[in-house]
Amino acid sequence: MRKVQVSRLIYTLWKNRWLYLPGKRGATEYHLGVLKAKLAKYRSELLAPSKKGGDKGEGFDVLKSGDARVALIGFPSVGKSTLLSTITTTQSECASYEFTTLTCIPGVIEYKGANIQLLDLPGIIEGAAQGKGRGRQVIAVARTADVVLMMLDATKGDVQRGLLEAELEAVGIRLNKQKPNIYFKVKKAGGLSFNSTCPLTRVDEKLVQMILHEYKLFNAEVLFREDCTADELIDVISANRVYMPCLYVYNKIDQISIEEVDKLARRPNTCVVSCNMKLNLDYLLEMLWEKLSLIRVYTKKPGEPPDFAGGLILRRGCTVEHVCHSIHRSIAQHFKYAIVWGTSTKYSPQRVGLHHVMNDEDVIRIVKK
Ligand SMILES: Nc1nc2c(ncn2[C@@H]2O[C@H](COP(=O)(O)OP(=O)(O)OP(=O)(O)O)[C@@H](O)[C@H]2O)c(=O)[nH]1
Ligand SMILES: [K+]
Ligand SMILES: [Mg+2]
Repeated sequence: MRKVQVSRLIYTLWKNRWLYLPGKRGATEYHLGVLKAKLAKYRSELLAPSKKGGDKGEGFDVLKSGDARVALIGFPSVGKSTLLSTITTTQSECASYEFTTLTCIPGVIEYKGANIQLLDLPGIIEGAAQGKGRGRQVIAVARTADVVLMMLDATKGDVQRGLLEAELEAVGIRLNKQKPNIYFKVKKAGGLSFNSTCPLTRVDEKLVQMILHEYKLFNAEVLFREDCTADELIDVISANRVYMPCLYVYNKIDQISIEEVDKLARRPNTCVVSCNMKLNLDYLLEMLWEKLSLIRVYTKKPGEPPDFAGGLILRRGCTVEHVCHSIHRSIAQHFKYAIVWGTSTKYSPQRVGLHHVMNDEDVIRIVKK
């Protein structure tokens, strides 16, 4: 009697998709997986740069400069150019009519000793990925950025955000997502070697095989190190995805109620501002700095104070070796050890080797052989 009840309960849970039972994958799941692989393949072909060239668009191939690059993406007239003109010394034309900006206008934000390149771009609209307006060129520039600053009009609700996210998603830009932890390698022979280091609830070997066949891949090594979806596997196979941090900036908060401002400001990865009234722009820079994962490291010579005026700008996670390279490419070869003061060491100062990971505002003295 009890047994029947238990199995009925399990059946109900499974039927309502509250419970995953291995081997009970519906046919829909397989069809959908293969269909999505087909679509992803088709899209990649569309996105491949045309052989004729010239698609790049005049005024869009701006040289990368400074310590990092930020692209301003948003609908027309949300205030992108107003932001550039306010927080950099560059002036970009601002006006109340749509599509005021027609090319890529670079400016420089000077913050905590770093030079951050900010790119003002034309507004993009729904269908940008298919080439509406200057959408393709704008998105191509966005792909080269370290962070996307998505500017939204706080008075216009949330439709714009969803549309822009879909446009960027369609061209392989993944916002605020980690690269799926799947090891994938195409082989010459040996069939499919499929393994995982954790229980998988969203795909199984059969589905993985079907998706790979769609790409005409019959020999490959696939190792799932986390419980990924079919879409994430397709992203890994497609290989041309970019994983990019995105900061959502709601502008024109001078036009909405304080309650609405409060609600928007509490969302993750979000900053609320008014470019016209210069409200909260200092906090925007702070958030941007965090998103860019930049750190400052100060060098020190024996008997002298640290060089606080000439800090090195590096990425979070950088090691002493990176510090050496950023000073001069020959330093690492003559490296003996380094002395570090700051939050990255247990003791301050502490003797460290080339592989020690640095923190923001650490001071370092490099001792050569
Ligand atoms: N109320 C209000 N209006 C703003 C604010 N920031 C910008 N604007 C106005 O919004 C309009 C559009 O500003 P732009 O900077 O040209 O917008 P854009 O996003 O660069 O527009 P396109 O280049 O056409 O895509 C202008 O009339 C600005 O004065 C703000 O904080 N509050
Ligand atoms: K405008
Ligand atoms: Mg503009």
